[in-house]
Amino acid sequence: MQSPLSYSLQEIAAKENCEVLTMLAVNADTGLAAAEAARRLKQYGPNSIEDKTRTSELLLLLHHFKNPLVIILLVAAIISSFMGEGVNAAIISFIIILSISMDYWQEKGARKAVEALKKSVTSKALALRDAVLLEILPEELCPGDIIALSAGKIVPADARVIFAKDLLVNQSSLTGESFPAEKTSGAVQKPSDDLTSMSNIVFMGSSIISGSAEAIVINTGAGTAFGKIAEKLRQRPEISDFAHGMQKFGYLIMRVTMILVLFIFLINIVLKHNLLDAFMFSIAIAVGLTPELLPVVMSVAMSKGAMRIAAKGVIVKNIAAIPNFGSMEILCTDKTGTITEDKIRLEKCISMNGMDVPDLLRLAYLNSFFQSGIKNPLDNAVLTFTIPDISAFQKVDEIPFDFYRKRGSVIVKHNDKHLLICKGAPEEIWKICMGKDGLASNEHQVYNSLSQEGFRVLAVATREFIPRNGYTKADEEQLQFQGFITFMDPPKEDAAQVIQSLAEMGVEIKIITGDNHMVTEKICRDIGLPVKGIMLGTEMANIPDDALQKKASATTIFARFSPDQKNRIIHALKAYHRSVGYLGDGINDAPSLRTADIGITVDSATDVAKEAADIILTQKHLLVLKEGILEGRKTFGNTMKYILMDLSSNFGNMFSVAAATLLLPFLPMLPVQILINNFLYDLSQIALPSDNVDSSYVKKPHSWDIHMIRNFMFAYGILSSLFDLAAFYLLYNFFKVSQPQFRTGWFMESLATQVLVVFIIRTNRLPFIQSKPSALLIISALLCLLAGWSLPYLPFAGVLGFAPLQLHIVGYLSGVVIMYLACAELLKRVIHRYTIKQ
Ligand SMILES: Nc1ncnc2c1ncn2[C@@H]1O[C@H](COP(=O)(O)OP(=O)(O)OP(=O)(O)O)[C@@H](O)[C@H]1O
Ligand SMILES: [Mg+2]
Repeated sequence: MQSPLSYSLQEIAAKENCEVLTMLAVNADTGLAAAEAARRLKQYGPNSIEDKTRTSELLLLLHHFKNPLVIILLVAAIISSFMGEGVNAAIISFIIILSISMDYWQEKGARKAVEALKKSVTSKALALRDAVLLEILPEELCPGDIIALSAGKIVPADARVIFAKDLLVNQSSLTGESFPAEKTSGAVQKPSDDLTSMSNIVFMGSSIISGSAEAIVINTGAGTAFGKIAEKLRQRPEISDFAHGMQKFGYLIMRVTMILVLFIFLINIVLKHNLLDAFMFSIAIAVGLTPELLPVVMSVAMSKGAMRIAAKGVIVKNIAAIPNFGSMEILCTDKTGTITEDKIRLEKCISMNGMDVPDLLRLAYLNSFFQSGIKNPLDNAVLTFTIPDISAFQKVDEIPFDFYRKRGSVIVKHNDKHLLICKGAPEEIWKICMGKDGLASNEHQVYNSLSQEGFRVLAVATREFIPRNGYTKADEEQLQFQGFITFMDPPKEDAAQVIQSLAEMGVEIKIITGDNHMVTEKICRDIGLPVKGIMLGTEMANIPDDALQKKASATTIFARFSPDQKNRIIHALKAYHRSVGYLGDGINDAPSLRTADIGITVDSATDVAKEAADIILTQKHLLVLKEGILEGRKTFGNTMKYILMDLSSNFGNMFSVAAATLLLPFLPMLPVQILINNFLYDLSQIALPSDNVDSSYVKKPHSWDIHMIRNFMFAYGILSSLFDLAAFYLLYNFFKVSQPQFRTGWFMESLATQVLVVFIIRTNRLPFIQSKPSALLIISALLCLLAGWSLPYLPFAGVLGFAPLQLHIVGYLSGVVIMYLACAELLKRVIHRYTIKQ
């Protein structure tokens, strides 16, 4: 049980604050004592929703048996042992055990590393313990803890609000309703069991949009509403370019395998009339065709990449996103804190209404000081500029800032009057000022010229009220315009350099900001970002999706964009471009971070942004982005090598098998030999994830090209088949060797061609020697080759159906291998000329 209370949330919502406090035996001023918290934590368990399948190592191991391939192999082993084929059964079992333990061990290493990385960036919760507000890990919360919530935070557990100030919460992860819900303290009259009706309960996983609150934890971990439906909520993320490519590749393999295997199976039955042989042989071929190591190669490649970039200050939360990082063609970013320094300076105050400058400053100060939402860099700049005397003002109410109105108001009491002070984007302030139609153009001019000089400008306006209770957005009208406050927000030192290097790497930058286009243009000039086009948020309303897709591609600056509009642009860009990245740090960036193929944020970002992002930059310099992209490209490159290798080698061999079944009166290789061959080949490729990648390859983004893969498959498949046929001819017609010797010969030839061609395929350089493979790859390939070639000469070779070949025959076979490699190199030139140059 995760809660000490036997009441449902619905019942708790109906109770008074003090009742809830008593029930949970906690004092609102001091919180729980540390010892009591520790006791409760032990009793109710950690506040986390574990993925149950992840907990048991045994289950994880068993998970590998779910692979259809392993099942086929198991069936084959069982059938073999029933039919008295003990050796076959033993070898198949050995291969199963070896490959499963290899997968498991490799994956475990990768998983551990990634989990450790993730831990380093989890957001903290604020809990009151022994009268001190402490930052603790969300897992350490227990029922009865008093927690503090503020804008940008994620609610860490189901909690009852006991104090709230203009609290707006986004609980769409639970209710699907993206419109913010207001939460208040105090008992709710007759709440229903619908989550939305419990307006004094905040739920785990929702995010705070504005305001602040104190709440008392009721349920933790699996006992929370989120925990109960966590399985359902584990939404399938949008399919990324890479995942999509993998899927298509999977189908391609499946189709070809099915056709070939069926063909070979039928031919064998018809021609050789032995069902068991035909069955075993077809299975071996299916195994040979399946890129069974692909998942391991990928996860190892990705986790290795993640570790390497972590050392450079880039934490990868979602490692499946690494290849997307590499194939990113477009990087959209917001402006403040990412392109510019996050330390904004207030420069000057310009009064437009005859008000004294110090008074205007005081108004801005009061607004920033009393607003309870997240203090953004603009507010911090106001608060640190001067500290005016505000003792004569008391806060009465607040109409919190949001990214749609782009303004926020506080209401203060002064000299027995209420004064509403509104501060925000000048365009939005003018909309609610008196005489907005006949607006003095002087103000516009001042605003425009300040913006063009690169100043960020906020406007301040006020209105007096006769004291009363409660103010709403509707009161933001008929305001008196007072003046501007302007800020300097210089670009980051390395921004220009980063833009330059990203451009060289083929990544285009677009800026999507809530700020105006004039300031943004100035920044672009400063950092040397060429501006193709400008689009304003107001143009978004009537534009259909397809027109937007074109327009978005041709635009560099998107100015005055609301969070939804930002998100829509990312969707639009995704339609035209393979991989779209988004870099941002605010509450308003969270939806776009989620939508993008790769969401990137910075360490100082709000929790919501961090939660939504795939990648977190822990250092201030943007240059680390470059490293991340390079790693992504390396991962992509090495995965692609494996795929091309697998296709060219395996398919080649399988075409040959198909031909051999038709031409030869006996099986060209025994099922066991095929399995050993395939196993040794796989083993030789295990070092691929850490292989070097050519510097010319990482210069531009790459992405899946299923046509290229298919062409490659046929070209190399046919080429290697031709050489297999040459080997067949030598062995069968020329040297007229025995059946076991024939199989031995083909085993040796095919293993060598498969294993060695990696050195040619792994690089686009001509000739291949120009590119240096990693030492590990050289060693593993040569060792596997050595193992395979010595196998027929070992004492137990006969058991596996091998018979040693005379040396001169081995010499001829080596000649075939060398000729094949030479032709593979030539073929690469041809492919290179026709496809790459286009
Ligand atoms: N604290 C504030 N008080 C009043 N107005 C604000 C405040 N913060 C932002 N605004 C207004 O809202 C607009 C949008 O906010 P903000 O600039 O943070 O959005 P953004 O999309 O995150 O842009 P950026 O790219 O600059 O980060 C700002 O240009 C400004 O006019
Ligand atoms: Mg921002």
